[in-house]
Amino acid sequence: MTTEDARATSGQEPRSLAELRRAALAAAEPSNHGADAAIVCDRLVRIYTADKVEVQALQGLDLTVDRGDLVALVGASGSGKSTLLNILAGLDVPSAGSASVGGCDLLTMTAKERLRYRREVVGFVWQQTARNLLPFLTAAQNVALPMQLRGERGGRAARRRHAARVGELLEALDIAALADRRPAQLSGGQQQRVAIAVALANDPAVLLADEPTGELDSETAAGIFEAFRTVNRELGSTVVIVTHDPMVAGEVRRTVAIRDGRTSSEVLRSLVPDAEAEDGERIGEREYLMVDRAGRIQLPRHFLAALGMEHRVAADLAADHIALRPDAAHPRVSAARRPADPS
Ligand SMILES: Nc1ncnc2c1ncn2[C@@H]1O[C@H](COP(=O)(O)OP(=O)(O)OP(=O)(O)O)[C@@H](O)[C@H]1O
Repeated sequence: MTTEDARATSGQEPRSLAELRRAALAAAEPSNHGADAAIVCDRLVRIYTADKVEVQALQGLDLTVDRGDLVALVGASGSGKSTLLNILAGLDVPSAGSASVGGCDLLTMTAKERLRYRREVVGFVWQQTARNLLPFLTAAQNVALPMQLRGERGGRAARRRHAARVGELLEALDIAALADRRPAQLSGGQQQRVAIAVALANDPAVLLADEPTGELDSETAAGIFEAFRTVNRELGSTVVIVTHDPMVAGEVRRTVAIRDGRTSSEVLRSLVPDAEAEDGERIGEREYLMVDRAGRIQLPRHFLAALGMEHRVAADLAADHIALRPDAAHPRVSAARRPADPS
């Protein structure tokens, strides 16, 4: 559906929340899942040293994002989300492991390649609306700037191409009427829409967003999230959003959770048949635990707590699953019931 169609339908009966959620999920379905990936991180490590103390912010993180995917990255404060995003943005370099985005190896890039990478291969939208835009340029000029910085030759033909791309992006993000306004004359939500257009100006392999709705009220945030879905659906952009916003995380096809510097689990959502649902379908979700190269998984803490599993579990291989049980042969003995010391 084009933005024109979207506008044409906006005068009709508003669609139910369930319908919108279904449409968003169906639209987020990657076209060629598992084929050539936009992002591949393999055993990524980032160690910071502060006051002679080492902090392992990323501890062997694995992540693959397919082209055309729309992924939310979630995790507790300090889990390593910003560290990962800074590496993917080309602003920081991992200590070990491998990472490639759009075919660029993030560990071996020269300073010059890194600059080109940041201008052309990735686009970012930051939480602070002011960080995304130059205050003295209009919305259209802000969107044109990354194309001009690319230094492409071509005179009038290039200018025409740039103007067409600016028009296409402002139209897709529903802000064509605001093209001549400066950031101070725009609301926070409008500024973030312009920021998305700026980030997409050079048609990057990946659009990265760090808490893009963090400074917005929930209604405006919903509109910005819809804008990410629109560019994912209509322009085919691959989008990775770090967020605390449960609404964002709840509506994408794939939510990846980061825990202690590793990807720990993923929630995949898809349409499943449901005879009781209005349209015979509902959104089904399933949580998966990630298995790293060494065969490690991070079991959810509440699962372990529920069965009193600590330190050691009994693992048995069955025909189609692995059973993990509390260590019944060596139950933990509480201090009160421990036999008295014979000595
Ligand atoms: N420059 C730095 N120097 C030292 N330690 C750092 C640095 N940056 C991050 N860390 C540490 O690395 C770990 C991961 O931090 P990171 O900012 O990536 O987490 P986060 O998941 O983005 O958290 P939040 O949601 O609060 O932004 C934390 O323990 C943090 O204190």
